[in-house]
Amino acid sequence: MTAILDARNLTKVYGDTTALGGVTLSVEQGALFGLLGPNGSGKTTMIKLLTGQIRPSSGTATVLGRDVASDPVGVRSLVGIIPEQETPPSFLTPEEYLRLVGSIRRIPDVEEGMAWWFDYLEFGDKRHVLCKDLSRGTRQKLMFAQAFLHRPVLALIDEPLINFDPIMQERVKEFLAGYVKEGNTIFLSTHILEIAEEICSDFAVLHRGELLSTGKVAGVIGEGRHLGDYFLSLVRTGGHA
Ligand SMILES: Nc1ncnc2c1ncn2[C@@H]1O[C@H](COP(=O)(O)OP(=O)(O)OP(=O)(O)O)[C@@H](O)[C@H]1O
Repeated sequence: MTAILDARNLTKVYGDTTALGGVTLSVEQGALFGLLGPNGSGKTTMIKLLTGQIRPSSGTATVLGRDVASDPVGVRSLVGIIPEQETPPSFLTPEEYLRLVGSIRRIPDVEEGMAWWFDYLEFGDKRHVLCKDLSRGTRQKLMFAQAFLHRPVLALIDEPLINFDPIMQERVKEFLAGYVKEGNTIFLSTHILEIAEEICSDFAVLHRGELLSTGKVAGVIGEGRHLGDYFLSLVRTGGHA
């Protein structure tokens, strides 16, 4: 299998806080990779480093064969990103925002893609409403649409399901599962371990900036355990589940 994402000793230090302390991991093409960890364990920092939003203190990250620190723009032009707690521009409508994304990313069939997302996530009735007047869930739907409009081979998503109701969670899970079946790769961070167990093929557990464990979700289930129980015992024992 081909590694589509590769982090080597990735480290980020803020003053006297080590947000990420030398993480090495690799993600294969076609994986639905779940990055798990308690609050403040370094998940968002990891996603920011992998998408060139911040520079590492040391270590390297290669995404789709490109070194992220030396070519962040190249990496961002290829991948789809949904940052944590991000909202679309308040002064644009969903339609205007998606057209803007379409023109920046030079997407030929943007109208078609846009119509698909309005229909799939059921927010076409809000297409002309300014984003500042949208509910949190609808803004998250729009962030989903912008991330996948160019059909990226790799998408990095920070907490994808937190603002969605159960119906939309099902729909998004179905989309993500189908998307990786087509050979694409998803890297997501989440606190919702039941959903990670349901949809992820691979996982990594971060704790206080350190990688405690990485492996196949099927391996944990095959031992008769739930990912949530495994996660809790790992974090409580500092890595000895
Ligand atoms: N810009 C920053 N300046 C200083 N410290 C930071 C900064 N960004 C993150 N940190 C610190 O780095 C650590 C990891 O934060 P990060 O946001 O990556 O965690 P997380 O796992 O995503 O947490 P959560 O699940 O709560 O969103 C925390 O201690 C956080 O306070």
